[in-house]
Amino acid sequence: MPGSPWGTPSSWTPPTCPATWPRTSWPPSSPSRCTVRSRGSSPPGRAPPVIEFRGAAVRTDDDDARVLLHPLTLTLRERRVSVIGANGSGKSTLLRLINGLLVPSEGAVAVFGEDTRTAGRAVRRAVGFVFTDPLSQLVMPTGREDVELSLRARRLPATERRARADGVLRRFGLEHLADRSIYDLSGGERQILALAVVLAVEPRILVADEPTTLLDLRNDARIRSLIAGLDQQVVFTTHNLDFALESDRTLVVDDGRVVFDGVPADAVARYRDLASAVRDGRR
Ligand SMILES: Nc1ncnc2c1ncn2[C@@H]1O[C@H](COP(=O)(O)OP(=O)(O)OP(=O)(O)O)[C@@H](O)[C@H]1O
Repeated sequence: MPGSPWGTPSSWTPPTCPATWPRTSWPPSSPSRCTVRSRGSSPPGRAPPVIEFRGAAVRTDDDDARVLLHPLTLTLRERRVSVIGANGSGKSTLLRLINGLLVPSEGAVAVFGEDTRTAGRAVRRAVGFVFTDPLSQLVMPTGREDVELSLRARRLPATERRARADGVLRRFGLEHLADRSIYDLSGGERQILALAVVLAVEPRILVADEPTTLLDLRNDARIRSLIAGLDQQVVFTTHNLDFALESDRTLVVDDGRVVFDGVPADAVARYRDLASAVRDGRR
């Protein structure tokens, strides 16, 4: 694709800090908000975003009441939080609690002090959620329409919506795909579009379920770089352990429990131990 960021990767830079990048609310008015801060740093004197799990547990609502997530109590303030673990261990379940897509069967989850059960709408406005499968969230025929739809929540006039949508697509290097059917995009292009659609409305927190899972090496690097440069707090699941190592804090989920919570390198070591134990028949 000549002239496109897909065809000319060196010309593409992550959409972190263009002068026109819409203001996010974190930090609310820092003059240096558009600089890429080092990982884990927070602007002095400002409260970082806070996600709180207060004994939150999830069970199926059938007769079995199978536990999908055991009671979890922790607070997430770090700028980049990764969640790793085996297939079916409960990572997505944990993520879905953060924006109220799922409410806990017991206990509570709060974002900026707002309970996801009672203030679901406010929480969903604050927390953007990117699904593993972009087609679960791209609902319009084209990318431009999808971004415009997302911007409708901001109640902007149609002309301004269009202009903003074009700006967002440009920033994400997707302008050449704006009018293409989403079904004609590659999996990776869709995944980046889905991220653009969510970030278009400037959520204060981004929650992303395996955001690099469909991507080739080059686009994997692009998305990771993009996420590293975002002002928002980001919580993501991944099976890519290198990506997890780029975060500030890692949770390891195993069979519905957070079995490790701490430094990414130690978390990865723990996860490898768990996987070896399964492979060797020790578990
Ligand atoms: N609504 C539901 N009803 C019943 N079981 C469910 C429901 N949602 C998820 N599960 C089960 O809960 C477990 C955890 O699922 P979850 O999607 O959180 O896993 P995951 O760690 O994200 O897995 P993966 O890495 O494969 O995406 C799985 O066994 C899944 O089948």
